This record gives sequence, C-alpha cells and structure tokens, in this order.
Amino acid sequence: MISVAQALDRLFALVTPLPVEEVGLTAGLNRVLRAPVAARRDQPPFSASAMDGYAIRDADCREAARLAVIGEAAAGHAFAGRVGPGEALRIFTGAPVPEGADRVVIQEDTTREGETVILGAGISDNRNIRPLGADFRTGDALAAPRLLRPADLALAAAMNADRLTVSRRPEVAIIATGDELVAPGGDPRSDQIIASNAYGLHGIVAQAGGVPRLLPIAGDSMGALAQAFDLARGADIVLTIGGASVGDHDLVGAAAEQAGMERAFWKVALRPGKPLMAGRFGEALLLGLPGNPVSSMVCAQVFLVPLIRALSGLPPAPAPRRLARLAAPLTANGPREHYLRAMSGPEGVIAFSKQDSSLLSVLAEADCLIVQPPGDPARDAGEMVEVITL
Ligand SMILES: Nc1nc2c(c(=O)[nH]1)N[C@H]1C(S)=C(S)[C@@H](COP(=O)(O)OP(=O)(O)OC[C@H]3O[C@@H](n4cnc5c(N)ncnc54)[C@H](O)[C@@H]3O)O[C@H]1N2
Ligand code: MOO
Repeated sequence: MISVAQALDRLFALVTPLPVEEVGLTAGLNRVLRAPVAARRDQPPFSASAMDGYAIRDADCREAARLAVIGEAAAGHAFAGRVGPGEALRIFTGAPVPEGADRVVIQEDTTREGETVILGAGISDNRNIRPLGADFRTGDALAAPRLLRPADLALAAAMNADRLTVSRRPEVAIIATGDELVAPGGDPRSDQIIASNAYGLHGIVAQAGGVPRLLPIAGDSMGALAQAFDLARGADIVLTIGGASVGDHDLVGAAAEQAGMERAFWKVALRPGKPLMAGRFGEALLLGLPGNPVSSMVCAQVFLVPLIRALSGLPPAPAPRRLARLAAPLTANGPREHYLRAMSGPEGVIAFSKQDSSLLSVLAEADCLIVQPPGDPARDAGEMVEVITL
C-alpha cells in the first residue's frame, strides 16, 4: 500500500490548474487570486492625522504655548494653507496634515480659548501622523496565487482594484453509491440507511471553494454506476462515495475503469480511508471515497480539499497541520497513518475513546484530527502531536 504522502503526490501529478475568470471584489472571498493586484495609488495618499487635535510645528510644542487657530482640516476636507510659527490647525483623524506642521497634539492635551489653543503639560513624543505611503506605495502588489481572505479583499479595495483575476471554481459531482441508501427525509426499509455522507461532503466542497453538485444515489450495479458517470459529465472532480472496497458489490472501480478512468492509485495506508482510489477520468479527475461515513469525511479533508486548492491554482500542498500537546495518552499505532477524531481544550488535545469509522456522532463532537504516523509508539500526555483543525 502506498503512503498518504505518495498518494497525494500521485494525485497532484494529475492536476492542471483551471482557467481564470474576472470577478468583482464581493465575489472574491475564498477564491484563489491568480494575477497579482498592483496598487494604483499610495496609501495613505497624503500624510494623515492619526488623531483628533491640533497640527502644529515642533518648535511650538512646549507647555503653555498659546497658538492661533488658523482653520480646520477634516477627513475628506483638506486645508489649503500652511501652518506657520505660533499657529495651529484644528485637525481630525484621517485629514491631510498641512504643510508646515510636524505633529498633531491630541485635543485632550490642549485647552481652547476662542481662536487660541493652549498646550498642556506632558505632551507625548508621538507625532500622531501616518506618513504618505505607510501602508503601501503605488505598484506594490498583493501577490498571487493566494487564497483570498476578508483582509485580502479589503487590501485589494484600498489599492483601488475593483476586479480580481481568480480561478474558475472547480465543480465537484458527488455520487453516493449503494442499494442500501435512501435520501434524508425518505422512507427507508428496515434494511436500508440514510445517505448522509454526500451532505457532509457537499459542505466540505463548498467551504473549500468548489461548486458541489449532488447527483442521484446510484445503486450497486454496473449499469447504475455508468448512468451516474454520464450525469457527472462536465464536472472537474467526480467524487464517488462507497463501493470502493473488495466486496462483491463494490463496483465503483470497475465501473469507472469501464467508463474510461485511468487509475492513479487504489488503497492508501491511512485509517480510516484505506480503500481510497483516484485517477484521471477524461477531462475530469475521479476520487473514489470509501463508504464509511467518517472515512469519507477524513479522506475529503486529507485529499479532496488539497485537490480543490491545487486545481484552483495554489501550490500543491497537504492539509495544514499544527503541533498540539496531548492532554491524554495515545496507544501505539499500527501500519497505517491514523487520523483520530479529537477535541482540543486548555490542557491540549484528547482523542475520543471510540474511533470506529461509522461514528458520525463522534466526528460531529471533534474539532480536530490527531495524525499519528505509521508504527508510532504509545504516547504520554504532555507529548506533542500533529493535528489537522476541522
Ligand atoms: N474484506 C475486507 N472488507 C473491508 C475492507 C477490507 O480491506 N477488506 N476494508 C474496510 C474498510 S477500511 C472500509 S473504509 C470499508 C469501505 O468500503 P466501501 O468503500 O466499499 O464502502 P461500502 O461498503 O459501500 O460502505 C461502507 C459502509 O458505509 C455505509 N455507507 C456507504 N455510503 C454511504 C453514504 N453515502 N452515507 C452513509 N453511509 C454510507 C454503508 O452502508 C456501509 O455500512 O470497507 C471495509 N471492508
Ligand atoms: O477506512 Mo476504513 O474506515 O479504514 O475502516
């Protein structure tokens, strides 16, 4: 069996980044920026006051100085003149600092008497001026590729960009397979269960920036699967659920190959999720997830999300991991990389005692997955482990 890292390499080798499109700023969230945004102006475009107060010259900055107030500058309303010796300009946060002024004294440190302002004691050294271009200069770039977060959108807007060049969002056709499955809200026979996985996967795809498309449940027959693959045409990723293992009714691999899938791998040394398969499927990629609910969700975090990101033009990379302290011991691991549902608290992370891959109730309680390497010995509380945040 190949390792998770080898499987990811084979998966990334199938990826060609999707074409780009232009969108407005409000449509940019969670999209991958593919062309840098260059600032069209300096920010701030003038030296700006950081406080409400009085703009004065350094030479006049002494206790009890009496200065003549010569006018006012507010945000959006510059003062045209200059501040001379013995003068002060009433100024508000965000206003351009006029020529001649070296600092802004906050109004709390002053007393106003008619058209005169009197400086108080203990004025701080802070000039309270944001220099021109302190944030960015014309031509500075918001680099690409990058996953656009709210702060990036604010920065692009400040740079005076109103359009963004982003990747087209990958469409993911989701096919649940199995004769035992009935859609939620349906009327299952006593030997049937509710098809739940597709809904969790729909959420993961949407969160990762893909466009999920739920197809009808496909039965366990070559004909039903062929029909489902037909319906999936046009998708960038065909995501199947179930039928990936070795049982007589596990037909997804055979049906996909009959429909033209060139297999890149089948079976990966991870737990849960061993029967995972992937391959090139015409213009699309196929990812065949195991049916066990937690296996399908773990494989989605470990393989599908990185695949969506790579298709969207980000450098291929595994799901990000962080280090966390164990708040309770871990038993030794077997030969497969183990992704344990866990909960983080002030003392560190604790794996749930129940880890069977059918238990969605445990997954819903978990906020992270502890990643235990193959063959890892038992670990004590206090040791550090790698964790994927859910
Ligand atoms: N002899 C062996 N048997 C199994 C092996 C093995 O190596 N040798 N591997 C086991 C492992 S590990 C996994 S994981 C499962 C996965 O098998 P499949 O991908 O073929 O999944 P199914 O058999 O179709 O389903 C497994 C389980 O999950 C339920 N299921 C399926 N789809 C859904 C859905 N959309 N929503 C909710 N639940 C679903 C299904 O009813 C089964 O209970 O194979 C082991 N067996
Ligand atoms: O993926 Mo299976 O769930 O390893 O048990």
